[in-house]
Amino acid sequence: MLNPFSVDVAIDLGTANTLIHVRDKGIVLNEPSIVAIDRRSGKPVAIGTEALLMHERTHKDIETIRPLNDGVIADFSVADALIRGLIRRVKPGWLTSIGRMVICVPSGITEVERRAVKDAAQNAGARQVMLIDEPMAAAIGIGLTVQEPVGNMIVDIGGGTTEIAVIALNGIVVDESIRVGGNELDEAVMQYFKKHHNLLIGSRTAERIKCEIGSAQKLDPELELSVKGRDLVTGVPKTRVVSSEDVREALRPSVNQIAAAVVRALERTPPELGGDVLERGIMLTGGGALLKGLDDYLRERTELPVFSAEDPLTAVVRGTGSVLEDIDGYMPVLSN
Ligand SMILES: Nc1ncnc2c1ncn2[C@@H]1O[C@H](COP(=O)(O)OP(=O)(O)OP(=O)(O)O)[C@@H](O)[C@H]1O
Repeated sequence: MLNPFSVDVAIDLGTANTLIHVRDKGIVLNEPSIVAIDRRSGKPVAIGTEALLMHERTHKDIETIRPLNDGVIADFSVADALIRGLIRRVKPGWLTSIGRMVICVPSGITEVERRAVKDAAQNAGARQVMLIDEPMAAAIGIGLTVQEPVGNMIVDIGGGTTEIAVIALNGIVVDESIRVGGNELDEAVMQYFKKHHNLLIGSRTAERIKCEIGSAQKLDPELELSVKGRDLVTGVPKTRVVSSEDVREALRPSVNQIAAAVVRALERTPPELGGDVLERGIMLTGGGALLKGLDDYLRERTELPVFSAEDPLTAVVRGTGSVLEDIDGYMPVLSN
């Protein structure tokens, strides 16, 4: 019998964002994976959106930390605080405990990195923790039937990593993971401004530029954005107008790395499954799938059909949630 004082949850613990699905309720939380810590006490003072508002605006006593790096836990105690804090928000009452927790992890991580995720989930109170590979969760989230003997290629472009997988018969047949994702694109924009405009901008501004006018292909019409930063020569705040052509040039090396990884994965795909991918196309998920023109660019590079999933930012949690709602049916894609 179901325990009324226990809830089951599915978590997409991402480098950039953490999303939580509660059994029978759906997605109930979507917050940036960031914690603000009081340096004197070492205690968290804000978690998620509230902490992001403080990011790059803190004084010496407060530090904002993103505990995940490249999809894996880099700072265990802060990751612990993040998961506990977010879980507390989705629990209906103080007395409620967490029963099962399905949590997704990048497919290429080490046993130690998997252990860290499990430990953090257990510290947050989960009685049973099950792990699922992120590309598998993304495939389920966009409605692919992963149990069929048919190949599906998923390219999940997150904040820290891009994971490429060919999935068939409930398993990952080919797996290519690179530590290039949205954060690296932001960094490329920051570096570009420093080098070409003598302007120092923060990572949040760089991310806004990428999302608003960043692209992988020519835009019609091209776009412009006015950007505030600190002039490196005079040292005072300045505004500059930047064009989408400039931003595209800044993003090109990282976008090329993503395309090269997709080509490598295709080269490693067994011919029968490659035939399926040729017919069904490549599916893009994760926030990076929203980069303008990325689908067209990858289509040109691979000569295959490429589709951006609908609502790519929630694909992984939707899949992890579907698995939570039917654990017995999805047992083959889970691991302990
Ligand atoms: N419109 C957009 N254009 C380009 N990038 C975008 C857009 N919207 C969001 N992103 C980027 O998507 C990334 C976040 O994606 P997502 O939430 O899928 O990552 P994550 O799951 O947290 O990361 P990971 O899978 O690496 O752990 C961020 O880098 C964000 O800047």
